[in-house]
Amino acid sequence: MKIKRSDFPKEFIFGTATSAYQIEGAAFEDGKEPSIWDIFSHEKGNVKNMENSDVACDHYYRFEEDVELMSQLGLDAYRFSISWPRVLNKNGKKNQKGIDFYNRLVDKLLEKNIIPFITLYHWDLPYYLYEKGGWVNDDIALYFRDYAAMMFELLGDRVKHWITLNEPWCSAFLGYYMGIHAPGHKDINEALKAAHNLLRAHGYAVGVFREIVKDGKVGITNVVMKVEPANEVEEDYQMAVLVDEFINGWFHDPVVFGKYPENAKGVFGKLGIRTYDNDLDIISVPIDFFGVNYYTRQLVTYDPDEPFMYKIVPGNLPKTEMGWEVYPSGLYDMLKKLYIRYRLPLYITENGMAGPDKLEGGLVKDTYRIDYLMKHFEMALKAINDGIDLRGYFIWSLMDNFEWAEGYSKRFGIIYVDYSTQKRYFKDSALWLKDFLNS
Ligand SMILES: OC[C@H]1NNC[C@@H](O)[C@@H]1O
Repeated sequence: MKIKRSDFPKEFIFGTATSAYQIEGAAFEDGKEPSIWDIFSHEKGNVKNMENSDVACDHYYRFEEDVELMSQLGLDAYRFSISWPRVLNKNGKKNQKGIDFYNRLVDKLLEKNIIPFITLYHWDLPYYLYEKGGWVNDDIALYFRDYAAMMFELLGDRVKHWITLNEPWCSAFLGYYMGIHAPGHKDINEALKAAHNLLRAHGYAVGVFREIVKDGKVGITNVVMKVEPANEVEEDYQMAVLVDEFINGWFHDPVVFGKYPENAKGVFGKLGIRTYDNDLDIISVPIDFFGVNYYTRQLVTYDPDEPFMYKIVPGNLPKTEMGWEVYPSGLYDMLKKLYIRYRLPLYITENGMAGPDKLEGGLVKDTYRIDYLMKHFEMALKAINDGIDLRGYFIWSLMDNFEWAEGYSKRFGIIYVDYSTQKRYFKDSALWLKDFLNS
C-alpha cells in the first residue's frame, strides 16, 4: 500500500532538521565566540580524521540558497538551532551580526512560507561558560534562561514553535560520562548533575517563554530508542525496563510528572547522587509538546561486570552506516508509549539514516533512504490513525553535515553536499520527497 501526503491530516507538517554546529561554519567569524565543540573538535582524537565545523556546509553564507532548495522541495517547515556563542558574547553582550544572520534566515523562511522551528540548544555551549563549570555549574540554568529570553524577545514575533534542548541525554551522558562528545568528561556524578541542570535550564526557559511569546508553543526534544531484551529471560527483561526508563524516561518523567523514573533513580540513588527534588517544580512547568528523535532500537542484556549491570547487544537486522538497525515498528511503539504515558502532542523532530551515498554524474541513487523514509512515514501514519496526536515529521537531515565524532564520514542528508566545492545536489530521496509532498 503506497501512502500519499493526502493520507495525512492536512495540517500535518513535513520538514527537515539541522543544527547550527553541524552546518553553519563561520565558526570564528562576525563576532562568534568558540563553543565547546569548536574546542573539542580541534583536540586530537575526538573526531574522525580530525575533522571540525570551521567551514562545515558554509550555511552561514549560503543560507539563502539552502532555503531556496527547501522551497523547491515543498517543505512545510524547517527545524534549525541557534548557536548560543554566535549571538551572546562572554561579556553578556549581544553580537548583532550573529543575531542578524538568524533574523535574515527566519525572514527568508517566512517569505517562502516555511514554518521555522527553533532549537535553542543543540550541544554548542559557549566555551567561556564551560570554563565556569558548564552544565555542572548550577548557575548554568540561569545563563540559559537569560539567553532563551533574549532569543524569545528577538525572534518570538515571527517564530512560534520553540524547542528548549535537543537530546539532553546526549549532552549529559555522551558529554560528561562516556566522553565521546564535548566536553569529553567521564564522570557519572558530573553526568547526573549535568542532566539535572539541563532539566532546570529547560524549566526556567519555559517559564520566561510564557511571559514573552504568549501565542507560541514550546517543548523539549529527546532521543528515544525502542529498548528490548536481547534474550527472552527474566534478567534481560528487568534490564530492559531499567534501560528504557534511563533512556526514554530520564528527561521525560521529570518534565511531566515532576519526578525521576523510580527504578532508574534507585540505581543512581545508590551512587549517592542528590536528585535535587526541590527543583522539580521548576523542571515540570507545563510544556506544549514533546519532540521525538527516533532512529533505532537497542537490545540489552544483563551483565554483572558492567557499571550499570547491562550491556548493549548488536541486533541482526539490516543496519545503516551508523551501525543502527533499521526498525520502523519501533517508531510506532515509541510514539504510542510516549503518548499514552504523557498525553502530550508529539512531533517527530528527527528521523533519517546515514547511507553509503555516492555522487555519480550529479546523481545520488539512495533508494535505501527512500525505502527507509517510506517505512517510517507509514509508521507515523499508523500512529495518527490509532489516535496519537502526532503533528509533524522532520527528516534528519536537510543536507549532509558534520556528524559529531564521526565527522563528515556519515551522510544523513536528502541533499548531497560536495564539501570540496560546497555544491548541493538533490539525492533521489529529495526528488522522491518532492513528489510525495505534492501527492
Ligand atoms: O546522529 C544523527 C543525529 N541524531 N540526533 C542529533 C543530531 O545532531 C545527529 O546528527
